[in-house]
Amino acid sequence: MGPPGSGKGTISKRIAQNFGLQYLSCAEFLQDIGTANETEASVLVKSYIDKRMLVPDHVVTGLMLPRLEQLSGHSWLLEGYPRTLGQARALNELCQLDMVISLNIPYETLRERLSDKWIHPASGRVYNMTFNPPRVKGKDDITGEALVQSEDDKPEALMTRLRHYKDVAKPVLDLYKSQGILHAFSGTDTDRIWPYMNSILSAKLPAQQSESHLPPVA
Ligand SMILES: Nc1ncnc2c1ncn2[C@@H]1O[C@H](COP(=O)(O)OP(=O)(O)OP(=O)(O)O)[C@@H](O)[C@H]1O
Ligand SMILES: O=c1ccn([C@@H]2O[C@H](COP(=O)(O)OP(=O)(O)O)[C@@H](O)[C@H]2O)c(=O)[nH]1
Repeated sequence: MGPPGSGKGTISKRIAQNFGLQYLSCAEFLQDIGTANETEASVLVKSYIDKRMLVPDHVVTGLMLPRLEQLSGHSWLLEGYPRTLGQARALNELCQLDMVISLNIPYETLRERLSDKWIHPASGRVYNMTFNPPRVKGKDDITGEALVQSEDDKPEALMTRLRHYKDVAKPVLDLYKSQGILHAFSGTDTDRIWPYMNSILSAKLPAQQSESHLPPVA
């Protein structure tokens, strides 16, 4: 969990790769559904994504939980789900989480980062012009296609998104704190947070490293 721009995608991919976890990003999963063949679910999901609103709990949960059930027998890392208390309660019914990671990143860092963030819309690959720049300025490393900046990442929109994140995430974080599984990490960048996270995860996940040969999910 973490506010927009806190590095959830960046650190999740690193964790999944280092510990051989199956990685599932809720936003990417919903994006794929929204752009798949037209079904009732795909139209509904797309309508919320286009409005930049959270897909209702019962819809997203109805899609995510069956997907997770397909992964039973593997260790996984979820990014961007659960985001609401309703989603967290539904996930609790399916399984007991081992660990929840929360990223606390200063506002000024988020603002600077997002104003420098570029994405490749077709794949969701994310770049930052100083932290992880593309090989060729303005072009995706894999396809060579143009990168774009999101209106959502401008400072005014960011304040609104941050406020929304805090309101919605607080009861979820409180729930996981009360279960004793919440680990919060503070810092200004992924590379500085990583050594602490790595040592905590290494103590908890040694047996799961053997799954690293599995193909990625998303
Ligand atoms: N757990 C979720 N529950 C409901 N909708 C979700 C969830 N995760 C993603 N979505 C949908 O996918 C869209 C994109 O999600 P994503 O996390 O990339 O962007 P975002 O909501 O702007 O988040 P952030 O502000 O953290 O970057 C959201 O606007 C929402 O419509
Ligand atoms: O230590 C970091 C971590 C991330 N980023 C950049 O910050 C932006 C947001 O990262 P990400 O998409 O991982 O964050 P999320 O929105 O998923 O939390 C991206 O441009 C990253 O390249 C950065 O500059 N420094």
